[in-house]
Amino acid sequence: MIDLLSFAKKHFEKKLPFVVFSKPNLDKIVGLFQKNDELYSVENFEESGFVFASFDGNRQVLIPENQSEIKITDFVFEENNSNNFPVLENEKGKEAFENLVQKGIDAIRNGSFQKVVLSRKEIVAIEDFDFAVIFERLLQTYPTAFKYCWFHPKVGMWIGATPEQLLKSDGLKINTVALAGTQKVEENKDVIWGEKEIEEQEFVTDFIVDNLKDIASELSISKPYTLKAGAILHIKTDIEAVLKPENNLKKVLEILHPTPAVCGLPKPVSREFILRNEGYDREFYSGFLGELNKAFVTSETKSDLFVNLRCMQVKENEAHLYIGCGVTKDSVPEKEFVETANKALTMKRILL
Ligand SMILES: C=C(O[C@@H]1C=C(C(=O)O)C=C[C@H]1O)C(=O)O
Repeated sequence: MIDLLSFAKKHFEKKLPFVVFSKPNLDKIVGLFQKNDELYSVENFEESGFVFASFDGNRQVLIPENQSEIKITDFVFEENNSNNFPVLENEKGKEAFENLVQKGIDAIRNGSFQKVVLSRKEIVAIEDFDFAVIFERLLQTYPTAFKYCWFHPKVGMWIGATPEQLLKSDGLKINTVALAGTQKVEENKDVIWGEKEIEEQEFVTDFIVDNLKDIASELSISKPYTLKAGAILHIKTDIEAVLKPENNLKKVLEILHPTPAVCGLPKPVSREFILRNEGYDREFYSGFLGELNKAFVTSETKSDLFVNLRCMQVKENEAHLYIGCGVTKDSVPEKEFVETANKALTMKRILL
């Protein structure tokens, strides 16, 4: 076992907060081990440490740098791991979810909003759960994702491997992405995107660009391209901006979170629809997390934040997997269910 993860296990046994994470395409693991069990919150986004924020914006937990022991280590990526996991069927909650999606489609066709991202939870039984083993599997299985295991005795444990950046910031320069549209990887087949997925992703790009325009002095946008995330593909556009000097990270996060990639368009009505109709609390799923004002490996004052997708909440004998999909006027409820089932595999693969 990697020393840093053995250390994390001891810290966990003492019921003290910690996070271990590994950034996309880097063979390093960073750990922040908080020295007390205080529940700290972000006040103004000028703090440094690791932030873990809920979807509804009500909880923004901070593991502060100045209250934590920081450990960084290298790990070796083993080339020979295969990506050929069986696709599991899971019919649980199918009907309820399809009804929810239909309700979303109806609201869109009635003109209430243009897009809404709806989600559900799958509960998987786990025995003899060892987060360190699971985290090592994440490292080996999802090199291009942001992998993490986060624990606070007053909140619980979350583990994930997200493909989606929320924001990178370095002074006034920021980078973000518009990510949406989903299909399964199929070997030896050209990737073709349908109208629904193209439109759904354009909504996200347009929202980000329109909203950043007012606060940015420079803005550049890439062409949309296909991104591979484990066994699924998404459409992605890279967006880079230089903020006007009077702006700050808090302002940008208020604008961006939650993006239409996890909420909808327009934001307030779709958010309201989610909170009213999903019938459960998303908690930290589709919130955001990551390095706040500190790049721990290089010691620079930068932030590197991700959207909390492809994640699970670890309970006593259960893992709660959270998965969602973008709904537009052209959605088909059954297909959307299949999309969430495919996304659930990101976590199931490393559990089974
Ligand atoms: C909502 C999720 O993913 C988001 C929704 C996507 C879609 O609707 O195609 C694609 C990527 C993510 O932005 C999730 O993984 O739970």
